[in-house]
Amino acid sequence: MEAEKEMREWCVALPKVELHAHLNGSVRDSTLLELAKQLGDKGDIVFEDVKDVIMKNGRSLPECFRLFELYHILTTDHDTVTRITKEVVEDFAMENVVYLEIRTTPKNNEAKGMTKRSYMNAVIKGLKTVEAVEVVLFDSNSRADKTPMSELGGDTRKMKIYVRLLLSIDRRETTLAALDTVNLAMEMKDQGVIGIDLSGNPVVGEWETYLPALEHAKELGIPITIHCGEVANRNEIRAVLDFCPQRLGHVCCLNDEEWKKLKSLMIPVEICLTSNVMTGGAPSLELHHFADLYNAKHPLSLCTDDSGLFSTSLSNEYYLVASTFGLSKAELFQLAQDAVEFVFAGDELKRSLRELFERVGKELTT
Ligand SMILES: CNc1ncnc2c1ncn2[C@@H]1O[C@H](COP(=O)(O)O)[C@@H](O)[C@H]1O
Ligand SMILES: [Zn+2]
Repeated sequence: MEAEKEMREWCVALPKVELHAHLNGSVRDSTLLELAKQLGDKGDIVFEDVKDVIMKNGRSLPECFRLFELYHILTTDHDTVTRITKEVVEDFAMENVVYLEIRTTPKNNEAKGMTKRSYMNAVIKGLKTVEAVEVVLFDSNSRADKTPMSELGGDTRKMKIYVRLLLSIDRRETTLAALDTVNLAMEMKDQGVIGIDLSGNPVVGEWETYLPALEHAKELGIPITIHCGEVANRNEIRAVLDFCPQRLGHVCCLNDEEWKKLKSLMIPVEICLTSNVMTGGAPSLELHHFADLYNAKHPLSLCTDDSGLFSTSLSNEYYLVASTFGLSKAELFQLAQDAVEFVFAGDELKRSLRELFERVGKELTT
């Protein structure tokens, strides 16, 4: 019991890099409940109906996507988008995430006077209103990059988190809407947007619909990450591997041949243990494909996916790796440090992160 507590605390103190976190999947339960209550009071929803859903039980893949529909009803107005962004960044910073790539789907919502651009402006406003920690969003802030990182577990006012944004294409979108998202990412590249993600319900949509947008992003030199193999869609898995994006999420349902191809391509994988076990992408923690990739020294990084939806945290994901696969503190530290090499941010920021890990390494592993 004591050992578990000590290990959990160590995982919180470990500086961490989060590369796969969906904004709306990372919202605090307390905020969702508060928003549901407000909408309930206005008569827009029946609070009692959604309360149990938010407090969660089932989290199968179809249930997750029904829940996202509810989340989007709760969160989609500009002020709420700003609020949840602020809170999500604070939550990651408080558990010593030092570099965070948040991904989110820019949304058009005529009823709220929202365009994809105004949605993203609301997200960026949220990043700027974080007070609890220092958020470093723009490369032009490089002077701030030289300031020392907080001491671990020390004065939270001095904590600092580097945040970058990825724009998600939702699989429900048309080719034109997907292209809009890529063009928006290009327009906003000086405002912290550094990549494109393809996500959404894996049983919806066709690869060919998004391909023109993904190719456009590739031509523009925008890094891409793709949700791959959440379900066993053989043609799509093959097409995604052929496309060879900079990173892949999940890679759950790959057959032997695809597995071999993934390993030969050495595409870094965003591993989401809790998410995969809950949605059935992996049979159990013990049988999760993390072990195979880790033993093969395949590039990978631990991620949360949807920390709110799955009631997890990045520290918890590291703890699960220790408790399930027996990794030592030195091995966990190495895992966290290696993730620096897979960030979409540029070389200067990578150098700052490498320095940071070197600074705290000895203290944490001896
Ligand atoms: C569980 N595994 C998953 N697989 C695929 N897509 C997922 C996902 N979890 C989240 N999303 C994607 O992220 C959106 C919510 O955040 P944003 O509104 O973009 O901030 C979901 O609607 C879905 O498109
Ligand atoms: Zn995801």
